[in-house]
Amino acid sequence: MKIQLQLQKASHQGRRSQWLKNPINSGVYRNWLIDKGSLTLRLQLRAKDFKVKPLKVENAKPQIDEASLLGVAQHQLALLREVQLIDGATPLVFAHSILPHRSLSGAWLGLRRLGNKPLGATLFSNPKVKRTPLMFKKLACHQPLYQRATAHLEIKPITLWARRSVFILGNAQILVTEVFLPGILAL
Ligand SMILES: C=C(O[C@@H]1C=C(C(=O)O)C=C[C@H]1O)C(=O)O
Repeated sequence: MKIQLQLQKASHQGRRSQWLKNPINSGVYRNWLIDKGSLTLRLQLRAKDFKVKPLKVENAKPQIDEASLLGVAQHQLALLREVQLIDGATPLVFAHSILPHRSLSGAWLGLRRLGNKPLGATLFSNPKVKRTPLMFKKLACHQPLYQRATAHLEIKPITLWARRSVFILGNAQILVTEVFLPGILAL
């Protein structure tokens, strides 16, 4: 019976966390959402005072759908890294990354202690790193990712666009989710 309930919950979670292959009707956010290059680099070229502002770096349990994307057990702790990419005092992007401990070795050992260095610098500097196709989601205010992304915003938009993909290096995988904030539209 317990397994049946877990399967139903996972399926329900799966339905609730519908991520799309295309950011339909994403309007002014579209070009930011679909660009496959390093978001950090793109922002560094446009922002006058680009910084990475760590908000939370701690061991935490991934969401059910995140754990299944990474092929880790849901109850297993992973390193959660949440940052804002900012221009001066303007938040541009909220990034939520799940780094399974087993992935933090070899070339990715340093990801444990990135601090305010951008994750993308490591990911995009290694030609052996692969990236799964981007998936997109329009977040509404009741969704956990919306609430995490807007927790530090004075003015909260009605909806937000997010994207996510898995970066792969050999057997290591990390899930990177980016929520695009209104401040990015000024760039
Ligand atoms: C994946 C990238 O790294 C960016 C920087 C992140 C960080 O420092 O935690 C997280 C996600 C990205 O917005 C990128 O630059 O494309």
